[in-house]
Amino acid sequence: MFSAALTPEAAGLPSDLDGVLRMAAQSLFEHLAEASQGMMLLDRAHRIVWISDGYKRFLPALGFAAEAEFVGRRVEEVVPGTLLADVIDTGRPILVDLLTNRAGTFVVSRLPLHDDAGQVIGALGLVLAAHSESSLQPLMQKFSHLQHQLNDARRELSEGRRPKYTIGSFVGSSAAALEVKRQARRVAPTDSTVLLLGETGTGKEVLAHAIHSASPRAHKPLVSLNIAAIPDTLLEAELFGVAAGAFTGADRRGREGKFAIADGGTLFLDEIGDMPLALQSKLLRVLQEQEVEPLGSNQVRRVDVRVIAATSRDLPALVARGEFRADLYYRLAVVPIRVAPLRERREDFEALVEVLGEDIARRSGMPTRTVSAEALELLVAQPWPGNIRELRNVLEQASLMSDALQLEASHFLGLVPGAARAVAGAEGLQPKPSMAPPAEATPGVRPLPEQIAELERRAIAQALLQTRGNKAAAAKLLQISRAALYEKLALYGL
Ligand SMILES: Nc1ncnc2c1ncn2[C@@H]1O[C@H](COP(=O)(O)OP(=O)(O)OP(=O)(O)O)[C@@H](O)[C@H]1O
Repeated sequence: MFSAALTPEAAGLPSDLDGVLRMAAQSLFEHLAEASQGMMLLDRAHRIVWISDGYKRFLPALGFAAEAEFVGRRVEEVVPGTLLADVIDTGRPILVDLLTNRAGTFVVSRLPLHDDAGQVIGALGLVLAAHSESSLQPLMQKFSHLQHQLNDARRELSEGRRPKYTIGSFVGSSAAALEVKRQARRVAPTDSTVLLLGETGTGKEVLAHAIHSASPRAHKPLVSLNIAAIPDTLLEAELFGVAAGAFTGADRRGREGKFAIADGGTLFLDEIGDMPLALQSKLLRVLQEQEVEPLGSNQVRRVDVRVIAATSRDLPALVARGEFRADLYYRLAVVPIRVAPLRERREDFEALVEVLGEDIARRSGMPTRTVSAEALELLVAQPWPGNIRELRNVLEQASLMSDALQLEASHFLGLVPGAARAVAGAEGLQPKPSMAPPAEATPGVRPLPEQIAELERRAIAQALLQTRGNKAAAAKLLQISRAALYEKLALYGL
């Protein structure tokens, strides 16, 4: 601390070390009291025993007219958000922190005070800078900007985890639709695992939301995970989480898994049939024990999660081929609900077209369109391998391409097969052989990318139809990866 050439006496300091330290401490204390915006001293019982002159100017904003009302009180009662009590209890300093309360935002420092035996006897709280200072403005602006972003992200996340649909949102009055709704209502109040079976786009996710929102867990999160859309190597971490320090890089600090996030609520596992065998046993254990063990951790965490699983694949066939564990299948299929494909629910068409049309108008800001009787007949006759999602997409494309308030069969030219025939039939014309596809789409040459996209869409729809909505098998038929198929399904709204 001192140079060898300069003795303490020569420097004008006391000759004993205790004296030197006491003098240094006193000088430092006075200096801090003066240089900082404010300072306070607390005793071991968290009581404020002294405040600097600078600190007194914060008293009105904290709701105190006089120093005597403030000094002597426990700090946690009079300074909202302070961590000084923690510093006394743990003995650990917090060298720099931001504190926001009704008096403003401050850069603060909190130091524990020890006696000679090392026992904590109190703490020193320093306000290093207040938000009004111009030197702090850039830092404060950044802080408040980040805080806004965090609040927005939190709001979006909690909105995303709220159920979007109720049982009433499942449109349909066909026998199949009514039966599905009856089963959903019956199972909703229980904690039973539900297995939703049905082709792509039939409304399995709508039902999962509806069951959750009619259950006692409705005020807790609904967390969704599409197993098929996540690479196998990441799935375990996604489901069960990662312990802090288990990996380097992005996961260094640990991450909660979907089971932990859904604690108290519902976890919707879409495309469960695509889960790798190795993970199936871990999932079965979690379902049986209601305990999860994050990757890289040897500690288990209890969770209370209701699972709703869905698949477009033939699970019993997968079990028979040894690709899906029989015990997991029986554990999931406690209550199986089969959602019928659109082609088996023709009676629901009119209501669906109406509801989807209104939803498209609301979301796009376009006027609501009606669909003529001929056009409806044309739509009803389609096979709809992509089911309601595909129907919605076709309605949306037809609305985008025309200003007409009533959509006619001609508005679906190029969007569904047979539209040209329907138009010709309505006009009393017999379609010429040359009007067969692809000429039935739109006369004249259309841009190549448009034609390629249409061809691709048709090929995928055909593959889905052939595999009865089984996406893994469709990807195999088309000789593309499952992930590529998912991208294209989203692109074409299939
Ligand atoms: N009965 C219904 N009433 C109204 N809209 C529906 C209904 N069923 C499905 N939809 C709509 O169809 C689209 C597809 O539904 P959803 O995502 O629930 O299907 P899915 O069976 O889960 O499909 P996938 O197996 O591909 O995940 C959504 O836009 C949804 O709003």
